[in-house]
Amino acid sequence: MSTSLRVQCSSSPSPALSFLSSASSSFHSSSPKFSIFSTVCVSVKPVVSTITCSSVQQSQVSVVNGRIDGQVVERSEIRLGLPSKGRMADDTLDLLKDCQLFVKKINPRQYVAEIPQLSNLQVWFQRPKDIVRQLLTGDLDLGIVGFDTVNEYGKGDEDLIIVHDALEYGDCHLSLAIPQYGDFENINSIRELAQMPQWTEEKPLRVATGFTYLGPKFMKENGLKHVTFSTFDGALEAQPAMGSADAILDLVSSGTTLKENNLKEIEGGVVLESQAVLVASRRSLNRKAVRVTTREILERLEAHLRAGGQFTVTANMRGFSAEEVAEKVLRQPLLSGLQIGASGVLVSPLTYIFDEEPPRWLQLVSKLEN
Ligand SMILES: Nc1ncnc2c1ncn2[C@@H]1O[C@H](COP(=O)(O)OP(=O)(O)OP(=O)(O)O)[C@@H](O)[C@H]1O
Ligand SMILES: O=P(O)(O)OC[C@H]1O[C@H](OP(=O)(O)OP(=O)(O)O)[C@H](O)[C@@H]1O
Ligand SMILES: [Mg+2]
Repeated sequence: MSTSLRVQCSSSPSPALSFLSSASSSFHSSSPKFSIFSTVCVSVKPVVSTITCSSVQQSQVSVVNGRIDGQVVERSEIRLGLPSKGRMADDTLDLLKDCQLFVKKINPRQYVAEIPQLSNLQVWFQRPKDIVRQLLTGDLDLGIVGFDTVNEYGKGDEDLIIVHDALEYGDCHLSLAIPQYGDFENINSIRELAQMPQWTEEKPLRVATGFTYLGPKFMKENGLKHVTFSTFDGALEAQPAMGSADAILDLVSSGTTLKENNLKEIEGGVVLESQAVLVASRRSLNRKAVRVTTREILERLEAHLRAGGQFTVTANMRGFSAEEVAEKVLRQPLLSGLQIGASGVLVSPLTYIFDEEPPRWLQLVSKLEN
């Protein structure tokens, strides 16, 4: 007789696995009347903190499918924007592939592609900032970009709605950084920076940044009155040493670039935390076809990402009845059955954990109703 039990616990797999292997090697005596299988899923990954996008009012705008010379053009296909290049491009395709969504380019030099698993969907490869801009113009319905890009180029527009806020790559934060040396040597917080007597109307704090919307907004919110901004497309960390800026406001991931350029972050200087997100146009979600496709993509993303770091452990367990084995398993609240003896231990990573309803879909529906 065999039965299958599935227990989910949040302990690390190493003690669980060592218990299982020692238990299985000690099996040799009395043959069981019943052979029972117990399956234990062990989580090894901490819950990833999520970024909440402020809930926004649903606009009562009817379907807008794109514009040519200010005229609304109806289109039936659903358009998903993906990063055409840069550090997000490959990771985005890899994630979709892991969700069994294979992006097929018809021609490598073309910017349009399809995902055969999603009918009526067009993929358009665009620069991340253009993806956000085109969600706002109605030329795209969905996009995958960094949360920083949504905020910088979305400028708080209520038409943008975050569908999945934690795709688990592209992790970084947008932060203010100042030199470790000179006038800044003893400055360690944004409050201390704001209180420095050096900054006046005639001689403001000069900040180099590519974030020309979020930068000034952040400085104003933090009481820094005398500030000017200069724009650079990259290598911002060089500007203080070159003498063209006093501080920089840029993305930080490992912190290596700051350190190598003798710069430091300060308390209260983080503008936002970012990672890749799936974002939609609220107006596009008024179309049923867009909602159906969004739900399908979201379901696959959630099922795949939830399975990350989860393992299925299958083992043969001795017992005289299914009830006896079940009772032994359930009597161990922490290790859920791993201390009660098992053999033939199989461990395999989980690919998907499907919920009846993807939790983020329910959140999206409720946001759309508000
Ligand atoms: N150092 C980093 N580590 C992890 N993710 C990062 C890092 N820098 C940027 N990102 C994320 O990757 C996104 C894209 O960055 P990337 O530099 O590739 O493109 P871009 O800045 O939009 O394009 P370009 O630099 O060509 O103008 C950023 O918006 C951010 O979300
Ligand atoms: O904290 P770290 O891991 O060192 O990463 C931070 C650096 O990464 C990004 O630059 P990118 O590599 O895109 O080069 P760029 O500035 O020339 O665009 C960002 O603009 C920082 O310079
Ligand atoms: Mg860059």
